[in-house]
Amino acid sequence: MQSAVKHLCRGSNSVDWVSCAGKLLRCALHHALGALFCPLTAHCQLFTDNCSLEMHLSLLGMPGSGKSTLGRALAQHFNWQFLDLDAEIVARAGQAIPAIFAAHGEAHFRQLEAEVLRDVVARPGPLVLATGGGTPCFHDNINALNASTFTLWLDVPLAVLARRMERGGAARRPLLAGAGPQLSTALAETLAARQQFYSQARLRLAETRAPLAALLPALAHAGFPAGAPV
Ligand SMILES: Nc1ncnc2c1ncn2[C@@H]1O[C@H](COP(=O)(O)OP(=O)(O)OP(=O)(O)O)[C@@H](O)[C@H]1O
Ligand SMILES: O=C(O)C1=C[C@@H](O)[C@@H](O)[C@H](O)C1
Ligand SMILES: [Mg+2]
Repeated sequence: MQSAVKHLCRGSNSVDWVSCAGKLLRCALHHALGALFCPLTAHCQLFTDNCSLEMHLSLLGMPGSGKSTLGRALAQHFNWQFLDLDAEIVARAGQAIPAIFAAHGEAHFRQLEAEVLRDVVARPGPLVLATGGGTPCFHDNINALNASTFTLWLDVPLAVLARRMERGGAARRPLLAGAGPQLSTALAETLAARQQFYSQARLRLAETRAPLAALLPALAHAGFPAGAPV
């Protein structure tokens, strides 16, 4: 319970006491409900000692770093819901991402992204969230993420990202679509600007293709999910 309180109360730079108080209150409610209903249901996991309803996991990283791939695998492992923020934005806007950029520009997209992010992290969980490549870098989103989720940065080498993009990923990414032969330079510049935000994640995974079996102990060692054996 102690580590759950620590997790719930942590923002990236400071303790967010208002959101902490709200979460602790909800946590207490879940525990009370759990005590009442656990003997009657098969869903005791929802009411475990670490208040797992609040423990979202979010994946951060450059385009092509593996957020969706690893996110889906983690969600399957924990038996949690998987959400892709880009997909949520597309559903909200009723438009594909390149169309949103083309019709309204990046500033509008970032506004929408920040709004959808706040909606998503406020949902009951737990869920695994793959963020968009730029999500942590705008509108104080990194603090919103750190306040409500355990943040994991997939820090994949630039050469690997470039290879993955060249295999067809760049065209559907509006910010990289025009880079052409300058793709490596564009990726390097983008990462240089974003590193200060990504590096505020709780855990950094600096491997090209980390198997789940290696990631899970690293997560547990960093205190996620609360109460997991280290
Ligand atoms: N661990 C891995 N090992 C090898 N290839 C991987 C790994 N993770 C992802 N890939 C490959 O890299 C590409 C990008 O992965 P993925 O779509 O998961 O990244 P992403 O961060 O979600 O990208 P996007 O910016 O499109 O949301 C895919 O072709 C995927 O198969
Ligand atoms: O890196 C970025 O800024 C982006 C990445 C994608 O996931 C989308 O969120 C969008 O194309 C912007
Ligand atoms: Mg993805």
